Amino acid sequence: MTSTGHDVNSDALVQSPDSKHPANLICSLCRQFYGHGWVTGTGGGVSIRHDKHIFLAPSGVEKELMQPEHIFVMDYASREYIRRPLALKSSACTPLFLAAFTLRGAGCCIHTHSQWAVLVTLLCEAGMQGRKGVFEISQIEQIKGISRGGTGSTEIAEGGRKLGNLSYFDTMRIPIIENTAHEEDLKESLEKAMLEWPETCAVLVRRHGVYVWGKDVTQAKTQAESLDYLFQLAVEMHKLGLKWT
Ligand SMILES: CSCCC(=O)C(=O)COP(=O)(O)O
Ligand SMILES: [Zn+2]
Repeated sequence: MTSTGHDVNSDALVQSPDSKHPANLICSLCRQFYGHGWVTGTGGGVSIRHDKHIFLAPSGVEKELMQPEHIFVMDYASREYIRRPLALKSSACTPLFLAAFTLRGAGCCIHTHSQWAVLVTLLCEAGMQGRKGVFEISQIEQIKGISRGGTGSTEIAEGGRKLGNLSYFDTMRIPIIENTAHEEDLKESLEKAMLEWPETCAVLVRRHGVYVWGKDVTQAKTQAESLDYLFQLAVEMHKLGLKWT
């Protein structure tokens, strides 16, 4: 039993006939992401914040085969697990997902190991395009699929700072942090990047992948798709000798 009276093995928190229930969504999204090459070989994943709860996948499992009964549930306020499937460990990405929920008010955060994301970090590292610490691209239509800050939905925020989506003539900038030996050790630099780059909807991790968030599952997913399109395009542009900005 948890301090909030939940049975840590209770299935009630993750069993629903509703395909939009977070536990069902995590499983169906991971199956789709596996098809994109985003969660290959147990890497990557997705977490959803719904009401007072955070839904998380287990660590080190074939993400495309997950079932709702494998899903962990955390109480957002206390950070206490109110559902913890026996014999499984919660995703090593948990502190990174929590950073997106706390610092950006995100409702969903996606972590991919896409090869396109890894390749753009290598091109930036090698000084072949742009700067080492940031991926920059402009004047590509798909940039319009990216919101300022990742969770923006209105045109002008309080204080006059622009929100809404990027326009065709904006430059999209995604910070790149260095990888660490253990996923959870990325927390500090990922949080620092989120604070230093208020307009970004994602953080790239060198030689590893990307974390992308959104106000809800739809926004996080469509932004992850737009980014992956832009990363792939950037790699192909580079191969043709074309500049990103
Ligand atoms: C080959 S996967 C290495 C760990 C990793 O980078 C990752 O994203 C997966 O973490 P999880 O604990 O969710 O399996
Ligand atoms: Zn990873």
